[in-house]
Amino acid sequence: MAPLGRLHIITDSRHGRDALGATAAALAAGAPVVQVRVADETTDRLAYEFAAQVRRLTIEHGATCLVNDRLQVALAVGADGGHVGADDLPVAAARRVLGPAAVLGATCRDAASARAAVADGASYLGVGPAYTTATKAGLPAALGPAGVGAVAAAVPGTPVIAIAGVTAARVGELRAAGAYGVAVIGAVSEAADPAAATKELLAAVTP
Ligand SMILES: Cc1ncc(COP(=O)(O)OP(=O)(O)O)c(N)n1
Ligand SMILES: Cc1nc(C(=O)O)sc1CCOP(=O)(O)O
Ligand SMILES: [Mg+2]
Repeated sequence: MAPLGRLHIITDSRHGRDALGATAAALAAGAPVVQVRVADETTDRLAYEFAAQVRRLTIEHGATCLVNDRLQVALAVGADGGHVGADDLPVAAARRVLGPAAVLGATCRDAASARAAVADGASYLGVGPAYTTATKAGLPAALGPAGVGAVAAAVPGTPVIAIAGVTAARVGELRAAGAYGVAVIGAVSEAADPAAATKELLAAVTP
């Protein structure tokens, strides 16, 4: 399997956002990974149609396509894998659904859950909230770079993708703490120029 990309662009599911436009701009700027994430209330039909469009774009650009939560949509559009968290299928079940070759991410907020997720078949971990964010409600207190690093140290060899409130200026301290890469929504979706924002993030996350 090719190494996981270090910059994950997550589609912005908030009302009024041009999720496909921002994703297309990010891919054109070199984003290596896109995670399709739609609102909980979105129907499977609409999620499938959106994911299929993103999948086509990722193929055009040679990027990895992951689907958040809805593994049936991941399979249906031929995505490279999926991402699950506490409200989704357990990691071991997700691995059985996606198969041994798929990329499978799991959200972890502490060392114990990180070790368990890796033992159950996760190929990378999404670790956060690294910082506070206005993009998603109901999150626990921010871990900070040190907290992200503590989780990464518990799972040597498994890529840790830091998430929440990540900006290009914050990538350096996250990488120094042990994060392999970062995932962003607002840093690209809310940027005046999503392509330029992607290039800045890419430069920051590239070793
Ligand atoms: C890279 C990455 N990390 C964490 C998450 C959050 O997933 P989850 O906890 O399942 O929450 P929702 O995204 O489903 O609201 C993620 N999507 N990606
Ligand atoms: C989808 C998601 N999951 C998080 C977690 O900590 O589990 S934070 C988050 C949203 C991240 O958006 P932004 O880059 O705009 O802060
Ligand atoms: Mg989820």
